[in-house]
Parts: sequence; C-alpha cells; structure tokens
Amino acid sequence: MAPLKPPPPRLLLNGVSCMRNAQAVLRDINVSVHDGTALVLTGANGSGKSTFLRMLAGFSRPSAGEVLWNGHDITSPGVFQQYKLQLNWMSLKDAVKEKLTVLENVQWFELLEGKHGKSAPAIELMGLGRLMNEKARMLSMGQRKRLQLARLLAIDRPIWLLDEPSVALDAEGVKLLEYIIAEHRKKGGIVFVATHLPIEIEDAMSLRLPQRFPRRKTLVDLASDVLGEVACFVDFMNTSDLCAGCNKGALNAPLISPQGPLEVLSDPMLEVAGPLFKTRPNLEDASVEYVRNGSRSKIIFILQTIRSSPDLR
Ligand SMILES: Nc1ncnc2c1ncn2[C@@H]1O[C@H](COP(=O)(O)OP(=O)(O)OP(=O)(O)O)[C@@H](O)[C@H]1O
Repeated sequence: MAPLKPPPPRLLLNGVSCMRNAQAVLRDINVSVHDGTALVLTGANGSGKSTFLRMLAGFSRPSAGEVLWNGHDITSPGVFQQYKLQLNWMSLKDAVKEKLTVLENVQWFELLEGKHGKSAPAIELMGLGRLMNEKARMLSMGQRKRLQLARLLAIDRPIWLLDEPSVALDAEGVKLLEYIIAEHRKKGGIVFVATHLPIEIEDAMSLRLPQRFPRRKTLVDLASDVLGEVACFVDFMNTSDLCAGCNKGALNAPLISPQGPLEVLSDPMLEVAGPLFKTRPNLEDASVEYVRNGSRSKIIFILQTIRSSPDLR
C-alpha cells in the first residue's frame, strides 16, 4: 500500500518578502502552517512582526514570493474574498466603541458575522460578566483587552492573527489567553501570535525575525525629510511625461506614493545627495530605479522644489 501523503498546508508562505516604506522588512520567509498550528513571532522592535501579520491579513502585499491559502494565492481578488472571512485580527488598536456597553461591543461584531448567542458566554469566559452592561469607556486597559478576546471567541473564525495579545493582561488574563488559544487549536484553528512577552503555547512553532537596522536614506527619503508635506516625487517614465507633469503643476502636489510594493534597486545619488543639493543648484532631476509589481521602472525626483527651499541653498 502506498504511504499516505501528508495533507497540504492550510497556509504556505513561499519565499515571502515584504517592504514597508520602500524598505525590505521581511526577507525570504518560508513557513508551512497546518490546521491546529500556532506560530509565535518574536524579534526586536521594528523587526517586522506586525508587518508579518499585516501581510497575512492582506493589508500589505508581499514584494516577492507568495502566500498560499489552500494552494491559492491570497492576493488574487477571488481568493482574497474567501480568505479574509477566515481571519480574526486582533491588534493593539482595539476598536472598542466607548459609548456601547461591553455586551454591545461584542454583539456588534457577532451581528456583522450573521451570528448570535455567543457574545454573552464569551464575555463571561473572559471574566467580564459583571461588567456586561457597563459602557465600554469604564473599562481598564486589561479589561479592554479581555473584551477584544471575547470578540475573537464570539466571531469564531479559524485563523487568528494576534498582535501583542497579552499586553495589559494580568496573570489570570494571560492564563485565559493561553487557554482559549489551546481550545481554538484543538478545533483545528490556526494562531499567529506576535509578542515580546512569554505566552505558553504548547508545541508552537516559533519564528524570530532578525533585527532590522534603518537603511541609509535614499534620495526620496532625504527630500521627504526636508520638504515634509509638500515633498513630491513623481513617477514618470520618460522626459516628455516629466514635462507634462510639470505643466500640470505636479511639483506642488503632495507626496505621491507609488502604487504597490516598491523595491529600490539602485540609488546612484545615495552617497552624494546631501552635498549635491547644496553644491549643484541647477540640477534638474535625479532618479531611483525600482521594481513595482514585477516591472522595472524609475522614479524621477524633481529637484526644482528643493532649490526653492532656503535651507538647501
Ligand atoms: N505605517 C508605517 N509606514 C511605514 N513603515 C512602517 C509603518 N509601521 C512600521 N513601519 C516600519 O516597518 C518596520 C517593521 O515594523 P513592525 O511594526 O512590523 O515591527 P514590529 O516587529 O512589530 O515592532 P514592535 O516590536 O515595535 O511592535 C519598521 O522598520 C517600521 O519603521
């Protein structure tokens, strides 16, 4: 008899990289996640734990590699519509509605799911039973956290993305958190936890993200720093586009962010940009090459605005 094939992973991160603010935060991550798995993400501040969760939630797209859910790329529109219904996201921003009661705060989310009846038991389990009908503005930080956890239970989706779930919880709260994670996994649920604090999760996989040091500034950063809100960089493919952009007044436009992930390939100005601004006032433009959505392109940064800044003369 042929040996049984292991089931395919529910989620597969295949050589995934992710950029934020034109900076590579995650690089070449490979993880297979099966039903019932917990993955604990650790790493220094800024190492990319939240970015990892955001990418799984579909808020950031991978700049390389792919995230497959049941073998399908989560960034495909048809797949994402289905995939996002699997997710339960808990972040440091708690989205607690202060004017609603504790019960209403959970029921509201449950109703959006088309479910009912789970809110009160979830609130009881999280130790907030006697506060059920209090306005949420009365809650302490730890109680708000418990309320968020009650929402997880009431909504009851299979993939939990938990960003610092134990922050503000007391020892009993942490035990409850550990308990509900264990119970969720027993039902085949998947849990991703980004944390600095120890949380006991049996047989959890762990991924420690390397510390990221801020890269040297690119030309675009430099100009943005100097110009603040009025900084503009314009994405033009050739000189005629550049001229057309100038005529449309693009130079005074607010910061125009390139659409989609952007990987800076070269920055010929990097070393000399600072002195260059000061010593070459007639410089017309400078360019940064990048790849966006698989195609190579170029940002031409127009320095005319900078020349008008007295600080740089
Ligand atoms: N809104 C944002 N826009 C651009 N870059 C960001 C944004 N938020 C975070 N970053 C950058 O992304 C990188 C990773 O940040 P992230 O929040 O994922 O780290 P983290 O490991 O969760 O950190 P912490 O332990 O402090 O919560 C950092 O270099 C940070 O500066």
